[in-house]
Amino acid sequence: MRSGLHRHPVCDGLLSSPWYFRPAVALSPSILVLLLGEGMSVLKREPPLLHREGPLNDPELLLTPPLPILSIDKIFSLPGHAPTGHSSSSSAEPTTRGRWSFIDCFLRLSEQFMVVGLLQRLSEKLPRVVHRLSEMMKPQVVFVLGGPGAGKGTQCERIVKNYSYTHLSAGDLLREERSRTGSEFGQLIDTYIKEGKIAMEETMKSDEKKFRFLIDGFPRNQDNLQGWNNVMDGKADVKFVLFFDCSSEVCIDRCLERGKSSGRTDDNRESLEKRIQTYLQSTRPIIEQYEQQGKVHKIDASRSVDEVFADVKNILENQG
Ligand SMILES: Nc1ncnc2c1ncn2[C@H]1C[C@H](O)[C@@H](COP(=O)(O)OP(=O)(O)O)O1
Repeated sequence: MRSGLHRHPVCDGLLSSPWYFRPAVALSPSILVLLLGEGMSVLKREPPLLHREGPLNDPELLLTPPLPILSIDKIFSLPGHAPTGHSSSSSAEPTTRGRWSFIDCFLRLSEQFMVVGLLQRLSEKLPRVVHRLSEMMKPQVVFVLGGPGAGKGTQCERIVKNYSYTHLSAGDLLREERSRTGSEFGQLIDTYIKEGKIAMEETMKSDEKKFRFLIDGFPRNQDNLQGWNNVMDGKADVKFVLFFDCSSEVCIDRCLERGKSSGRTDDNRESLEKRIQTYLQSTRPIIEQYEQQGKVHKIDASRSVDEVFADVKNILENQG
């Protein structure tokens, strides 16, 4: 397996490229050697950058929160979004030698070697730095919740334009699956969407291995939350929840307006009333649970898109 990776042109390029090992990427040699399966023996070697003087090259400093979260996108230059709601960068062929190629290479490697698991195992035996490394490599998740029409999608679109997040919209993923020819879940999803109920959390599993995610419209009920906890416990960190709060009337008005052009079968008054009920009964308690953990940032979503986004920006910039 290892020799196969060494033959990968992008990895070869990176390993021999002084460009890559320059400034703000002092951690990359360690990460790469770990990824390349050289494990503990290589850790004993001294990657030269880690031993140069200056704050950027101090591994302790680099690994100290909140820097890891900020530095992940600098180190890996993660793509800001996946065009259709699915993360696609890991499947794209690397085309250039450079940051995108490295992402590709890295994501492939991370999937192949289950990096977080490897680092976690190593961290049981190795010092604090490795433990922090494993923490740093976990996907960072921001849940985006609020009533239908609160503006979740609109704000997520802005976030991915301005920050390095992959946007996964539970609703979009479900709608996509529903319209896929031959989907065995199509009918079920259709009924769930029209009735304002929520489809199963299993639909989210396939996108679990990336770094910074905005997960929009999930978890919407206790089953979703439990499913998330079962599947993702220890594998991802929920950093916080962005809660777009506005009245049911505002939500309904916006969705009816959206329905004039969206073609969404659920943007009609009857569906909306059910969805609002489901939201109040099932999703609000989830938000409250996160509130008790001090993880909720509540935003008054009844204001203009710009005003709401100004709050979002503040939160993201203060939280990394
Ligand atoms: N702050 C805001 N003020 C006015 N209209 C808004 C708004 N945010 C979003 N909209 C519009 C855009 C859409 O047509 C509709 C629903 O927005 P959305 O982002 O699709 O909501 P959600 O994803 O929460 O269902 O309302």
